[in-house]
Amino acid sequence: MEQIKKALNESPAMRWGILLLVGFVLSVNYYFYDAFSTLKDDMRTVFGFTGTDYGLFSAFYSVPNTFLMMAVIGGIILDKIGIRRTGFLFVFFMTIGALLTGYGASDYFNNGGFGYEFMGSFLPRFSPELKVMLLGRFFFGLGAETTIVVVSKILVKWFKGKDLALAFGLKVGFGRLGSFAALRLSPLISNEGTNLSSAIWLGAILVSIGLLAFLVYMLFDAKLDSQIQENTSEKSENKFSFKDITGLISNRAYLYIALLCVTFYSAVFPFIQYAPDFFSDKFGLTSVESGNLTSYLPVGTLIFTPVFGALIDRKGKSASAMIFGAITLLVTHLLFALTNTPPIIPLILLGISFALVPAAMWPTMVKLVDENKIGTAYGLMYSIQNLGLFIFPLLAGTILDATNPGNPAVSDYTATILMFAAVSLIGLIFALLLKYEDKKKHFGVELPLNKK
Ligand SMILES: NCCCC[C@H](NC(=O)[C@@H](N)CCCCN)C(=O)O
Repeated sequence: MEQIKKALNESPAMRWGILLLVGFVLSVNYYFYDAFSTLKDDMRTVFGFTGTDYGLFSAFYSVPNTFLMMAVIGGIILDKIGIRRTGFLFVFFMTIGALLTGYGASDYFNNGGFGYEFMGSFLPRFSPELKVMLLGRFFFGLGAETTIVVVSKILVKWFKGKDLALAFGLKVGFGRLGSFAALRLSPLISNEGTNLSSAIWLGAILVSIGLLAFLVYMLFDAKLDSQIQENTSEKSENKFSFKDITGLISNRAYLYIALLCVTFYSAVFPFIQYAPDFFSDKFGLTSVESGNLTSYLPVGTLIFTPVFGALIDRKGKSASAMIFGAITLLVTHLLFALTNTPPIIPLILLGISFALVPAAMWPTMVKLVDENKIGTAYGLMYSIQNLGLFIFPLLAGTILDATNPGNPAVSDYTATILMFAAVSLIGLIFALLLKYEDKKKHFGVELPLNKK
């Protein structure tokens, strides 16, 4: 009797193994993004970085994704040339970016190594190490955002019809694990700046191991494709058209959710880039203590995002959840800016908001957009989001410098955090508008996710 061979994705062990493999790629991605927040003060003492320099470095992650629309283009390329080639290309960019950043921060480069003289020969306002690190951050960001889209598509390929929602929840969890590890390890290794470049190199090495992990994944992906003869996911079923984009932005509900996305994440991710330094300066913590304190945030969201996700799956109320999350975020920043409340209290509130809003926001897209446009819808949302991730770290650094002249060791963060509170307030307005629009047009945003 002829044996019917099971495809690789039919095996649960294989599927969860793949999740571990690509989850690792996501973890190192988030690790490198967050590896610098606990090093802000060390970069001030070792490289002389001002708040604006640090903000610019953080913001450069988003330049390719916003100004070159790379998150959208990456998604289109993904649909055209498939997971393996797109994934390799973008994880490679991410790795080159991380290595370049490490090179710019290395003692070899800063002692007049290859390219130092050239990098010092233009734009004298910026130091050679900052310029190389900016270039590195640019390539890292270019690779990192599309890598997140690639990993989503990989999960759809392996998990469709088999615990896909859980796999998506765990995917975000892998990212948070990376942030957690970065906040814990970076300050320990840097040791008040005495080993600053080692702390940065550790991140670059982890990202390089992520590239190796992706190469291993490619072998399994090729095997799966050879088993699934008619592999539609590697082919472009829907030709991209600019009408898709105009169609999306003329849908008010989509627009409100994209604007909530940009404002919400702008008041969270850029804040985390400054949080350890803020905790040190306001509450007198060491860099290790403030990194440890900040690291409770990704751990909390790791646990609570899937819990809130499951609740929203069953009970719905996504728009209300986003409103509640936006209010909590506003209260968090007001407490940080205007009171001396022990920081763990606003941090817990921030954790609730950071778990609740993403759990409600990302899946809501299926209620607003046709399934065949979902890739473009997410890609566009990422590009819009990256505009915020570009502007706000830079603005935070500029406000910090303006309110603390002379680049002091201890800064007053009140105005900077109030800026984050203002962004949260705008986010709250978009969450309210979304609920209003849903009430008018009956998209079903408030219904449980399994009912469209
Ligand atoms: N299916 C969408 C999951 C997105 C999760 C979201 N990440 C982002 O929005 C990224 N575009 C930005 C990541 C920047 C830090 N690495 C999240 O909540 O992490």
